[in-house]
Amino acid sequence: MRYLLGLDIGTSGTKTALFDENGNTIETATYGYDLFQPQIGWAEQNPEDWWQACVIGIKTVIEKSGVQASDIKGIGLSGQMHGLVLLDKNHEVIRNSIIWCDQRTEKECDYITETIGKERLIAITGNPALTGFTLSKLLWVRNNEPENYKKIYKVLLPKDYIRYRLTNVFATEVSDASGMQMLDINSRNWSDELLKDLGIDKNILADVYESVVVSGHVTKEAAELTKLAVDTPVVGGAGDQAAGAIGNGIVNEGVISTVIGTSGVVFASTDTPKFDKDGRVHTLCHAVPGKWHIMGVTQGAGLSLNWFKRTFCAKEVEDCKTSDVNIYDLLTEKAAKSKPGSNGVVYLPYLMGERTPHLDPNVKGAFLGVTLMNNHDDFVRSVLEGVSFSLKNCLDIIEDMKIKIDDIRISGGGAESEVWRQILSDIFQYKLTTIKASEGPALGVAILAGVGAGIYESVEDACNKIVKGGDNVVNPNPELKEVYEKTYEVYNSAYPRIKDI
Ligand SMILES: Nc1ncnc2c1ncn2[C@@H]1O[C@H](COP(=O)(O)OP(=O)(O)O)[C@@H](O)[C@H]1O
Ligand SMILES: O=C(CO)[C@@H](O)[C@H](O)COP(=O)(O)O
Repeated sequence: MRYLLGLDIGTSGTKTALFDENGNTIETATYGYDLFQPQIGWAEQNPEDWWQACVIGIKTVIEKSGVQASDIKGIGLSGQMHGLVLLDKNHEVIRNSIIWCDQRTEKECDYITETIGKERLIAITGNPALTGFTLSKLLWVRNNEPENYKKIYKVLLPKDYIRYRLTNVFATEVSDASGMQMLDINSRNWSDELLKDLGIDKNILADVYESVVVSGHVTKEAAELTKLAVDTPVVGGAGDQAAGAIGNGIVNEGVISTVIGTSGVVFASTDTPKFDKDGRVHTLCHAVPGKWHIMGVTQGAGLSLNWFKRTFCAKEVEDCKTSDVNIYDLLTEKAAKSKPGSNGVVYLPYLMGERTPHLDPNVKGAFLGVTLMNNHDDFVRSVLEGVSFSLKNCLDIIEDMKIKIDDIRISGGGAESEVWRQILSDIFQYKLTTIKASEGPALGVAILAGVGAGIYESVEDACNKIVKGGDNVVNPNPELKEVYEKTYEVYNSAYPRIKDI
């Protein structure tokens, strides 16, 4: 039997998963790390923490599974997108990584828009200037930390830093690179004209590959640390959203996905690049060669529930420590005790600003409609509903763009909850299905590794063989359509009123 390894360097932790060539999960391991917030709206992580989580994760799955390292025929890397990792000429990390949800770069975004022009920027990169994307973060370092900027030898994305540690190669691939906002998404290569106009030296960027192409091989030093076999091939891989989409079989038009991770996403594969004229959803290269995708992004999806837990649930967290109950299960069961519409409480999930549909890095979160009647259960439920309304904003734009929707697949940590899945289905008024393997992004990049290693003919062929749908189906309750439509109206009317205060 041949095996494939997938790594997903997420925001809350790194998941390492070993699969056999039929897509069965053999072993998984997850190791977490910290997120640093030096100022309001800033978010950073230490790349060394990611690497340590990868080393121990790989070692653990190899040891626990008993699989011979030489039977692992390929490795795929996936990870949180858009993060800025800077290396100096000695290949040392210059500063902590400024990650996807950091919002400090509004000025740099204005500069990018003025210099390139909004329409031209969307035509080249698929997106308007976004605080979340890597380009504005790089320009922030140029403006605010010139001594660090001068030291830059290479700019990498989070998973591509791990590739460097595994293979000694500086490489990236089209799906994640297009989230840096320096790639021409039409030619699937760095945009010379954009780099020239912004005064960025192309040499600091890594070589770009298609996501299925082998970009390097495991070095002796990395093999000793991880117990991998020397020379195991590492393919391009993908940004976590494109990777998760492949793990969920989102490789053709018609089947779309929604993810409740730290961020939230509604994702559709397209055969040609398709744009929203205002750039409210991202247009990026898919990890499937010759395809693109669009996605709407909610900044604070699982992040909201995680924050609520840390901030308002000390007693519940304490109770869970002395029982086997998972804190998120406990909280979502509390939500089930409230009513659809959360007895009037409406939550706006703008803890880190918002991307879709507002593209506003400064807007703040809120609880609205609170009365003496409300209890803790209403607040938890309003968090699940508010995040779901934000995902509906993403879905609405995708529907407006006339993207075909035959099936919606749901994944991510939040999708573990039956209560949250049902709320989302009732708010979307769409049937939602979950896929058998819950290792979405890790499975997605293991599939890419299998294509690179010649085990599968193509990504589509592998998905047909491996990704099994319809494991768990949630049907919308039509009786709740009205109450949720009314609450959604309140939710949508709130942003224009609160954005300036
Ligand atoms: N059982 C659960 N029920 C509801 N929400 C959950 C559950 N488990 C995890 N979550 C949510 O999912 C988030 C983590 O999402 P996940 O997809 O695992 O991570 P990441 O986005 O970092 O890759 C948590 O912050 C939490 O809000
Ligand atoms: O910014 C985006 C996508 O544009 C996020 O999806 C990040 O890629 C982080 O993902 P998670 O840690 O939530 O999986």
